[in-house]
Amino acid sequence: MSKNTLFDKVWDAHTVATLPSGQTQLFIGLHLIHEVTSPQAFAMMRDRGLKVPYPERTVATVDHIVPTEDQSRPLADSLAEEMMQHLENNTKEHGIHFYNVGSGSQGIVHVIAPEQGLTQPGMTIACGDSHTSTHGAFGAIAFGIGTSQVRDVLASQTLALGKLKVRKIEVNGTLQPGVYAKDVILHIIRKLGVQGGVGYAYEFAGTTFENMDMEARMTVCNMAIEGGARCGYINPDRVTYDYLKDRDFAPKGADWDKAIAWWESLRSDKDAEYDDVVVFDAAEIAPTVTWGITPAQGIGVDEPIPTVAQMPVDERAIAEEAYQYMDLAPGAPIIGTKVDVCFVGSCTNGRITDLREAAKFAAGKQVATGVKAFIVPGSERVKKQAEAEGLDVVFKNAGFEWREAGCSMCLAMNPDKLVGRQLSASSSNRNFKGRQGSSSGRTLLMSPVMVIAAAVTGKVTDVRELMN
Ligand SMILES: CC(C)[C@H](C(=O)O)[C@@H](O)C(=O)O
Ligand code: SF4
Repeated sequence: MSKNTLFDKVWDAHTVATLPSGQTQLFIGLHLIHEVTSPQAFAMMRDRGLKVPYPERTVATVDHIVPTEDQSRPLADSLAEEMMQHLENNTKEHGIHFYNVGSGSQGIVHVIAPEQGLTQPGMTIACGDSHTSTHGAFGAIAFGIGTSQVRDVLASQTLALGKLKVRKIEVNGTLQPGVYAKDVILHIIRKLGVQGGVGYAYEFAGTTFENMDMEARMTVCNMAIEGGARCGYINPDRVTYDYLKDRDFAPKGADWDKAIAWWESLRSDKDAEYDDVVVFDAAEIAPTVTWGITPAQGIGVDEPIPTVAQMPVDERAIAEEAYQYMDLAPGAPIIGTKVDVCFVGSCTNGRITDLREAAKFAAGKQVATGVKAFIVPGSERVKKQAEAEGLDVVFKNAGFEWREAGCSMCLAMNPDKLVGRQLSASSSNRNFKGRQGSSSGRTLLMSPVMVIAAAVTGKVTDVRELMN
């Protein structure tokens, strides 16, 4: 009887060779590229006179620099325009398919590949972007890589990688009303730390994940990297196959049945051996919100901000730094903290199910006076679908701005930026100092519905209070 995890099986199936360094040369089935981390990789290829041997295995989109209001060309920001042109030229030169703005399929790289069925179970996927772990939701092994590795994949369709250990993170039970996938992953990172996953792949298992839809699973895997894990995955199942069926790049006809048999064989064996196992109870998880400057500095929304004395010794220095930067007091409640900006979007929470859930809470309410609130669909397809369902109207009637697809204020490499010390309630995945565009701007991470709750009340609010 084999005792392998999905990680082991996919790794072995893609191993080309063991390198003299002891690393594995791993074949990469799907390579995703965007405008930020690809230009230098292409330049290095050009310097060495290299061609892309498998251009059909690389797919490009533009996301980080895309303005979500005025998208007319040339872009107002000349650096952004230059990056755009590099991507246009490089993809043309190497015969790589590029989903440009206006193609109908452009969007955040981690949103567009799954929605087109490019992301499939059992694949190895690489992208010059840390949140590539998102694709693990399908039972793929998906890594974020650096620019020199983007070059390696372009040139050889392989990567030199050291094998990871596997930690099973089991969450069992039903989530409380008002608690979403985002809260689950924020809770896990709070408990295991931002470094806790270093050297590991995270396998998310248990009934809580089994009962999640694919988009919720993507939210969880998206943030595996914020917990230090190189990748995160969920074993493929009926939910995965139902999501994939009939998508553009999904196998069709007899190939579909063959694919399911292959995908089923990749699931972690019942008695698979893990390097570590951690178990959580879904009932313990509250709507979670960060108060600090790392995604691990999170609390249940109804808890007070922890004091230094309550922290493990090795987390005290960063906590002190966080109180100061965030201007939030240890021991004080987070509920009631006034917010300036509310952002729903990003590769964590910019999908159609996120927008549907957010719209449910926004319907019939009004954005509080003085709050800037905006909704950014993760892709052009998400935007179109949301509009077909009238979600845009719900948001606009409630006083939210409705934008074009892109990374927007998740990272603010585009015109969507915080100003000065503004404090934002954000559905994105990073709350680092200066992350949202102003070097002194402040970010509270939370689920999309918690962002809506903050927008309509003007302060951090327990979404469960709006549910009664
Ligand atoms: C710009 C890109 C390289 C970066 C990443 O790797 O994640 C960005 O997407 C982010 O979220 O910080
Ligand atoms: S939405 Fe944010 S986290 Fe995702 S790829 Fe864009 S910048 Fe990175």
